[in-house]
Amino acid sequence: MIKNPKIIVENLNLFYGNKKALDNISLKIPEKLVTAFIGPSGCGKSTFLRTLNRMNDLIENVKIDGKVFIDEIDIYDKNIDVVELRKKVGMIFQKSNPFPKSIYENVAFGPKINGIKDKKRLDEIVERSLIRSALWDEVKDDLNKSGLSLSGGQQQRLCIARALAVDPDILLMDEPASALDPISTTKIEDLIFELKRNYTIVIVTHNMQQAARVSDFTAFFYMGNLIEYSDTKKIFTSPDKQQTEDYIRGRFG
Ligand SMILES: Nc1ncnc2c1ncn2[C@@H]1O[C@H](COP(=O)(O)OP(=O)(O)OP(=O)(O)O)[C@@H](O)[C@H]1O
Repeated sequence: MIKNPKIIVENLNLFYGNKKALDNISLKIPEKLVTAFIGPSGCGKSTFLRTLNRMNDLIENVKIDGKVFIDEIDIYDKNIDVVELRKKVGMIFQKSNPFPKSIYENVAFGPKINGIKDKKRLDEIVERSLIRSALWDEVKDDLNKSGLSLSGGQQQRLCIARALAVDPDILLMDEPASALDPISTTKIEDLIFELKRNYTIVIVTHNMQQAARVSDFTAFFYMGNLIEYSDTKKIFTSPDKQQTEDYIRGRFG
C-alpha cells in the first residue's frame, strides 16, 4: 500500500510510568505525502507523533520499546544525535509559539544556532522559508516587527517558516489549526497541500473534515491502539473496521 516509506514504525509500545499509552503500533508513513492521525481525545495521537522525533525523551518516566526507522535509520539507536534528528524532523504545535523577537530573528534563529553567520545567506534563508510558509507577501516590509504582533494564523505560519529554515525532511504537526479561525485554517490547509511537494507531513487533527481534505493516508487510533490505517478515501468512505465507521460517523468520541 505504501510505496515509498519515509518512516517505518515496528511494534512500538510506550508507557507513562505503569500506564501503557501506545500498544504495539506498526505502520509505514509515505514520503512527500500527508498522513493524518485521528481518534478521540486521549487515544495517543500526540504521544505517537512525539515518538517520531523523540520529543517524549523530554518527559519523565516514559519508557519506549519497539523500533522507529527514518530513512532506514533506527532513531532510538544510542548513537543518534537527537538535536540533528529534530532538525530533520521539525514540529509545529497547536498553540503557535513564536519567540518574543522580530519576524526575521524568529526564522533566522535555527540557522544561526547551526553556525550560519553570513548575513546574505541568512537573508536568503529567511526569505525562502517565509515564501514557503506563504507568509512572505504579508510580512516582507515588516521583518523587524515582533513575531508576536502577527495574527494567530500568521504566527502559526511564522512557526512553520521557523521549522523550514533548518531544512527538515519531515514536518510533524500537532493540531496546527485548531486554535485558528476558518480563514486562517484554510490558509494552513492550502499550505500543507503545497508543502507536501517537498516534505513528508504527519498531522494530528481532531477535525475529521480536515483530515479528509488534507491527507493522503489516515490512521485511526483508539485507546492506544492503531485500529485502522489506509488511504484517506477508504477510511472515510468504506473503512474495514466497525470502530472506524462509528467514529467517522460521529457515533462516539
Ligand atoms: N506527560 C504525560 N504523563 C502521563 N500521561 C500522559 C502524558 N501525556 C499523555 N498522557 C496520557 O497518555 C494518553 C494519550 O494521550 P495523548 O495526549 O497522546 O492523546 P491524544 O489522542 O493526543 O489526545 P488529545 O486529542 O486530547 O490531545 C492519555 O491517557 C494521557 O492522559
